[in-house]
Amino acid sequence: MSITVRAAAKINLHLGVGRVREDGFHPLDTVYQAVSLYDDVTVSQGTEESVSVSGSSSIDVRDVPTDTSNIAMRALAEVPCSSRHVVRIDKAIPVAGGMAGGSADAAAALLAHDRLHGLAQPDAVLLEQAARLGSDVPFSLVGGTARGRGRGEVVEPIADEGAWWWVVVPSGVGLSTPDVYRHFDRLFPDAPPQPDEPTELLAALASREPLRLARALHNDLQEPAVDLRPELGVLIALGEVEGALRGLVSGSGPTVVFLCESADGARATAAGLAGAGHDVVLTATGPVAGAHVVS
Ligand SMILES: C[C@@](CO)(OP(=O)(O)O)[C@H](O)COP(=O)(O)OP(=O)(O)OC[C@H]1O[C@@H](n2ccc(N)nc2=O)[C@H](O)[C@@H]1O
Ligand SMILES: Nc1ncnc2c1ncn2[C@@H]1O[C@H](COP(=O)(O)OP(=O)(O)O)[C@@H](O)[C@H]1O
Repeated sequence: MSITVRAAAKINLHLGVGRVREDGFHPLDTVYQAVSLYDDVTVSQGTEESVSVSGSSSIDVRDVPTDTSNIAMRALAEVPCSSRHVVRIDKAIPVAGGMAGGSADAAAALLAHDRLHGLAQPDAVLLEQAARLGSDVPFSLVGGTARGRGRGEVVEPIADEGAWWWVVVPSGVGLSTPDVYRHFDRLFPDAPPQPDEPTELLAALASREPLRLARALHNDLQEPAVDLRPELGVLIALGEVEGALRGLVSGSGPTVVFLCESADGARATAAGLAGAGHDVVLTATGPVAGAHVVS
């Protein structure tokens, strides 16, 4: 028997970052949104532990480890279980792109393991296991639109009746999350201990008006990411010329996302960016569900 769980990519609609804590993490006040780019993780029992990774033609999976350092394998090592597992990951979420692809795989592996063994653990237990694996992993379980506090792992769902349209432009070369946070520390040594609250962003979500949401998007990691990779600033400006309401670095980058007026608007912006020479240009909608069993 095997179980396949699907888990979505995320965008940070608001990413407020405070001064680095003593444990090396930064306090966050963020609003996550799960969007319709998915990894599928299949878990079955086997005689040897193994993980294999495949991806759609637009995704470069060469940097995804196929040993015990793969975060899906780390997730299985985290749960008390004597069985050995075979894990298959089919990726469509850009790798090292600031869209929480690894976190999605970890969340999917935790849920698949729970269902495979008929454990039906309470959500609180899965969320606690998820938080031990990474700051973004609890959100990958929850999905939808949600506020994240603490180091991002304290997740509270937000009602979001909107159907938001995004264009997603991954980069051929990933950016390391710790490097971007370190660069934030260099650029903003006097960052306030508490990050900015997403007050206007929450009001914009409730209004369901794309232009209002576009104006409220905010990412404190954008400046360090663009400083490390100036071409991201050029890309943001280009997407806005091509009709997007607003471009934004996704999390720690280097993926750039563009909020568009509608599905047609997203298709037109995507066509413009592809015409300007960007090889991989995706469209996505959000919010979508968190990790869930598909077979
Ligand atoms: C920046 C964000 C925004 O949602 O996402 P990505 O852009 O990576 O997807 C997250 O904070 C990434 O979360 P995640 O990728 O789970 O990070 P973790 O594994 O917990 O931590 C990796 C490293 O990132 C830094 N880190 C992470 C979270 C945080 N609140 N402060 C930090 O300084 C630390 O250097 C930590 O050692
Ligand atoms: N299952 C996985 N999928 C993607 N990356 C993984 C996975 N397991 C480990 N990694 C490592 O984690 C790093 C961060 O990947 P990812 O989670 O895609 O990016 P981000 O943290 O920017 O959202 C990658 O460079 C890769 O080496």
